[in-house]
Amino acid sequence: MTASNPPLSKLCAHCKTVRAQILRPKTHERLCKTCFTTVFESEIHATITTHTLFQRGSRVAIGASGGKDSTVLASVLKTLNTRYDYGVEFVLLSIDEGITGYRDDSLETVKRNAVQYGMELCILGYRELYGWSMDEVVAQIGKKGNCTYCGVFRRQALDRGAARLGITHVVTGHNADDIAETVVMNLLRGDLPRLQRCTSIVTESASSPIARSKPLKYAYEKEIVLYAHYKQLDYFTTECIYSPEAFRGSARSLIKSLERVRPSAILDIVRSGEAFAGMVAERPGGGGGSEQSAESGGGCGSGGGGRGAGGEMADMEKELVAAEAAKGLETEILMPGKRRKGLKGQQTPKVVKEQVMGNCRKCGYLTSQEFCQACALIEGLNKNRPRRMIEVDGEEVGLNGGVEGLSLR
Ligand SMILES: Nc1ncnc2c1ncn2[C@@H]1O[C@H](COP(=O)(O)OP(=O)(O)OP(=O)(O)O)[C@@H](O)[C@H]1O
Repeated sequence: MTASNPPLSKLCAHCKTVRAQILRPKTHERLCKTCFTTVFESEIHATITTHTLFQRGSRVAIGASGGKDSTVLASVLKTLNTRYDYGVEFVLLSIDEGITGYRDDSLETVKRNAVQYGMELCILGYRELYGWSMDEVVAQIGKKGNCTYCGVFRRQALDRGAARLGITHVVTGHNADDIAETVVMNLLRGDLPRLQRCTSIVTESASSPIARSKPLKYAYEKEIVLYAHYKQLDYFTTECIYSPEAFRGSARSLIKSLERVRPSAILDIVRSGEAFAGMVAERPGGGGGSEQSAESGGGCGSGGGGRGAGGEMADMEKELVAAEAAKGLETEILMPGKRRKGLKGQQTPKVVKEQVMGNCRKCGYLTSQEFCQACALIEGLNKNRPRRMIEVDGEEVGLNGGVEGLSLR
């Protein structure tokens, strides 16, 4: 062994020729940068091919927020489309929620990404679609419950944007951590129908002609950040200024604690969610999902509650160094202390009414009600009587206190 010739234990576990530079978050293998990048891309390719996500000749919209997940998704899809000749045309679809100091800045990133990846970009705004920006919604209703408005609006906006582009498939950047959080949240709520839907990689719902899929479903958030760093991708790191999702934040902390003592924990939770889903009986009406589908792409579902606004890489690098020292360390897992008001009684599986789909009398969007959720919310805003309840899956739920995260995944 010489100074330029590292010991075998320090070599990349894959190529076994160059020095390992990272401890891979998902497996704790020691890899060099090149092998990490290759493995990361290959796993996403495997997810795509195993689930036959794309058809040759199709056009697919990428829900592009300018954040790390959707930026990595766009970059990887471009790479894989070229490398494996998927024959797919990818288009960027961005929804401008109208959040000053957040979405206006991130949309500038998406505009640059469109040029960098040579993809068409379509931007659609809440103000144009609904007459209300999120800044205006929050000015009227306050921050509490605003994520539900945003989630309902975004889901519909992505559908409308895709329809405008003549596209029937939207991919989103939801990653394994997002899905694990949702599995845990749905388990804690005892919400089996949502538990069943949240792990599906492709969701097609009776309430929408647009299919959604999540090619990053098995990708760890930490690896997404590493990939973005190594590839020097141009992405936006600020968190939404209106996202106070305390319940999701608690689920995230729990999962991060588990990941610290067992790196496979995130994937284990996703796989367990899939196994549970297989055991849950189909809902009446075919289980096609509701207007407010449990995994719909969008909303501020994964915002807030502990994600770094910038400095993510510095944190990760520290974590990588600390990871070795932390091997075998037991961490106490803290469960949220209080039960949230309004969640009582949701621990047993819900019986859901059968839903008959029709069109919203106001905007024509598919819904099982007279008016779609977006129109019901807008009507309340227009009358200066913001709604406190909304019908989800045939059940009235409150918008304030206790329904956070319901709308988004
Ligand atoms: N404004 C938007 N326009 C288009 N797609 C969006 C928008 N917001 C979210 N999405 C889609 O939904 C996914 C999950 O969104 P979420 O709000 O949970 O953000 P995130 O996990 O921080 O993702 P990202 O890092 O891509 O912002 C995003 O990766 C993206 O594909």
